[in-house]
Amino acid sequence: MKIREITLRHLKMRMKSPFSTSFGTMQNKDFLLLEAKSDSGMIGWGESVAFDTPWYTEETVKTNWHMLEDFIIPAVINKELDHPDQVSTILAAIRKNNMAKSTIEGAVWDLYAKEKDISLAAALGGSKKKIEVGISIGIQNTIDELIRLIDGYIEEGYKRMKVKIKPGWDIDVIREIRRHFPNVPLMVDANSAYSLKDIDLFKSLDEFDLMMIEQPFAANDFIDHAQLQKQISTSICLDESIHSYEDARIAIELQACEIINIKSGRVGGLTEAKRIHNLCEENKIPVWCGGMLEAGIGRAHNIALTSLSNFTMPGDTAGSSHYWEKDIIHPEVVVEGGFIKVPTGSGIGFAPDTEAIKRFTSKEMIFS
Ligand SMILES: O=C(O)CCC(=O)C1=CC=C[C@@H](O)[C@@H]1C(=O)O
Ligand SMILES: [Mg+2]
Repeated sequence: MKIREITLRHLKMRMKSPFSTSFGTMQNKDFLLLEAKSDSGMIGWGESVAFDTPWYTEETVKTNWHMLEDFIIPAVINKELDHPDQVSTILAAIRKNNMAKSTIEGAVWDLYAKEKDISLAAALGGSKKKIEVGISIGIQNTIDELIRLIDGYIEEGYKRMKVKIKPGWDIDVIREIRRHFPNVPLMVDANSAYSLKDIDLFKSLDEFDLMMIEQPFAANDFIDHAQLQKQISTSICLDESIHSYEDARIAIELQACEIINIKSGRVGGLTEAKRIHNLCEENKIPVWCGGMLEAGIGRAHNIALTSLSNFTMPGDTAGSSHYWEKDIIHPEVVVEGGFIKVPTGSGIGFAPDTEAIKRFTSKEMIFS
């Protein structure tokens, strides 16, 4: 298979509600979509998860466009590809820029599955028919608002609540949530807002029976995460720290975490995501699929990835209508009783809504 033509688009969408973390608030969602056409005329889709500001990792929409236009697309287009695993080998000469690499790799995986007329989940080796989903809730103005939201999400059937924390919005919030919902599966995500100086706070979180604490410290603080994990009973989950199989191996060896959040964009694509999944499975580290407030194409890739066996904890892939008035795929992603059905159609199993894509596109470039 060869990719003959690529269309790169910059889309601008707006989320229904703002999403706040320890880094700040976002509601406008700018992102890139990549459409790859093979020599047989099949089309595969990829979505970049880079945001327009570099607060989650150093990548942005603009750096992704630059990397794709100037280095990544020229390296992959018109190359003979037998398997999507070859993309990461071809791109190994380009350092980092994982989200940009993942954008094209995701499209090649979709194309590969479509050429074989199997689902992307099957192409990846996934066997689950449905996946369990949780919800990620940003920092709110008041605890009452947060309690009301959680109440609604429990009603909708979401399988676990993930609450963002930051200094000043942590222990009191968790205590109040537990007072209202003593048994709800609950976890927190700090997005690196703390350091080992805050160890007492994390010790006191042990009493709230949290499923895990996600990314308490800075991305490169493997040693401090290991120190913390030794001193608390709640599992640490790493997100921003894991950019590769190597990072996962180091984290496991140092016992810096007991759970890993896998995002294919953060690790450079589905091939690397699968390698990390397998490594974690061998080491009895459960994984779950994180979210990057994706539109439909990225969401579809997440669903396929989550169909692999060691994704044993609910992920962040909520339904389309949680984020968007109108998503860019049909059918939209629907959550029923806390589950999403893994599509069985070929490739990602969702069709792009070309009208919607056109409406949200602000820039487009064709490569051949
Ligand atoms: O609903 C989703 O897509 C998950 C949202 C979410 O928790 C996150 C999105 C983007 C960056 C982070 O703040 C974050 C995370 O850290 O997991
Ligand atoms: Mg996170």
